[in-house]
Order: sequence, then C-alpha cells, then structure tokens
Amino acid sequence: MTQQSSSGSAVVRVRGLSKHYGDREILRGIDLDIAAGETYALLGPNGAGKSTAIEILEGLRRPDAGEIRVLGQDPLTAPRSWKARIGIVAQATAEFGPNTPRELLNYFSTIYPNPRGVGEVLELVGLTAQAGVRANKLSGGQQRRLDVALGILGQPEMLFLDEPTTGFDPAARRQFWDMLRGLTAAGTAILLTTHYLDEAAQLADRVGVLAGGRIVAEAPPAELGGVEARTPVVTWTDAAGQPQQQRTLEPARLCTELVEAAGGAEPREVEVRRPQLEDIYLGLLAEHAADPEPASQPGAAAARQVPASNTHPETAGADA
Ligand SMILES: Nc1ncnc2c1ncn2[C@@H]1O[C@H](COP(=O)(O)OP(=O)(O)OP(=O)(O)O)[C@@H](O)[C@H]1O
Repeated sequence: MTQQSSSGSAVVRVRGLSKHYGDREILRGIDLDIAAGETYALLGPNGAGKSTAIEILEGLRRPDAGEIRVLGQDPLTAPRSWKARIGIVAQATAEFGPNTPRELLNYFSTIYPNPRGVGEVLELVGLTAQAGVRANKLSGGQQRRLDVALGILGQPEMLFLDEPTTGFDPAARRQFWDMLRGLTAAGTAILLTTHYLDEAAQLADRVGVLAGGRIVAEAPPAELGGVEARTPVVTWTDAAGQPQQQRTLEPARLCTELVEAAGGAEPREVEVRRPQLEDIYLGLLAEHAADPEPASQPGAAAARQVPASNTHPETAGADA
C-alpha cells in the first residue's frame, strides 16, 4: 500500500455517474476521486456494476449522465495520446493466439511512446521462464499474468485492474501485490476491482463499496464501517453447553469475568475475534440489501443525458 501523493492531484474525478442497461439502472450517481499514487479498490457483489464503471472510465462505454475526467480528459473524447497513458487489465483474459509473451510484448511496445523494457516486464509479472512459450499453451494463471504484463507495458499513469489476480496461485498473488506497490510508489494511480477482500486490505489506500447502484461506504480498509463494526466478538460455551457471544471493546476483561464466574475454571471454547474487512463488507451489503432496488426504472431510457454526438466509436450499439 502506498500513501496518497502529497500533491493529491486528481487522476480520476467522477461526479454523478449514472448508467442503465435497458430499464435496469446499474449506476445511480457515483462520485469518485483517485489521486496520483493511490490505489482504490471498488468492491461489490456480482453484477453490482464495477466493470461497467471501469469501462466507462476507460472510454469503452457511454455513461447516461455524469462528469468524468481521467487524467484531465473526458474518456469519450480523449485523444490517442491519452490512451497511451492508461493501462487496462480487463476482466476477461485476452485471446493471445499462438504468439509468445516476448513477441506480444515486443509488438505492443511499439505503440507506446515510453514503454518499459520487455525483459523488465516479463520479470515483473514472473513470466521470464515462459517468455518463449506460445501464449495459448500457458496456464490460465500465466495467461492472466500476460494480461497484466500488457497492461503495465506502457508505464501507465492510470492503471485499471478488473479482478486481475483471478487464477493466480498464492505466491504469484503476493509477487503481483509487490509489483503494484512499486508502480504506485512511482506515482501510478490504480483502480482495482476484486472479490478477494485480503487483496483489497493489502493494496488499497481506500475501498469503496458499490451496492444498489451507489457507493454506500468509502474509507481506508482499516476504517471501513467505523469503530462500531470493528468491535471484537467474544464467543464461548457456557456451563449448560450453550454457545454464547458478546461484542465488547474490552475482550480481555470479559474473559477474566468468565473465568471468575466459573470459579477459576477455563471457559470452554472461548475465542476472541476482531471483525475483518470481509466481515465488515458483508455487514455493509446486508445493511444495504433493503435499499430501494435499482433494477427496474420505467422510462429510464428517456433520462439519457449524453448527447448523441458524444457517442464513442467503440461503444456505438454496444450497450443494451
Ligand atoms: N452490455 C450490457 N447489456 C445489458 N446488461 C449488461 C451489459 N453489461 C453488463 N450488464 C449487466 O449489468 C449488471 C452489472 O454488470 P457488471 O459487469 O458491471 O457488474 P460487476 O460488478 O462487474 O460484476 P462481477 O463482479 O460479476 O464482475 C449485470 O447485471 C450485468 O448482467
């Protein structure tokens, strides 16, 4: 994890981002700021709209409404030079065909003004030994590393990572985390989606929880949900064999009281547990499960605010 840059310059600035597919409202007014050198993890259940949000920031999808700036540009109208300053690791692994990682990286490095060395990138993602292997013969996790290699090749100032470590073995995931820390230390901003809460806890300066089309909580991982959500839980089995639990800010004191109450005997199956990011995240989702359902919005299509002239060539007709 890196600190936010002292300048705090906004690499991403989003206000009021909304998006629907058909009559389903997916994003309902998202605000988002990411500074240079910051890692922001966007969390949310399957179908929450994380990829949709990322693809809008990448300029691959049209928003219905909202002000979006990435590296100071509107992604829909940004020039080609802007595209060379962002890196994209999409959720789906690319189709690489029979080329080798080295060939692919050599080829794609020609499109960037200031690419990293191919050997350095292979080393960073741990593919040096597979540099000459046909990409379609690599394992799933190795192909994913190749996705990441292509995403960081151009030394992006803004890196989008949509579930980047799916299929990584535990050692590869840790190596990948170290690599990202190196990138952010050099000033790269990262927007990450992941279903691995330990990954978010390890990497993110801030996490945002997307639920019901809105960011319902946003904080550094160690502060998400507030102090209340982090209150330790003591569980034990009482003399009658019944499971008990109590939330307390003084778990050691409670344990002492349990020992005293049992005449000095050790309480059975006593355990003190501090809620982790995953517990807090699941608690937030449960809390917001009762929020108004965004799914069906009759007439939502009429609410589009983006003029037809703002259509991105790659997205025309892409959205339902
Ligand atoms: N082009 C599209 N047309 C219609 N519906 C779509 C389209 N793309 C995505 N959706 C729907 O929009 C919702 C949000 O999808 P999205 O992929 O953004 O979610 P996500 O948070 O990234 O999910 P996951 O964690 O499963 O990757 C889903 O219900 C999905 O089925």
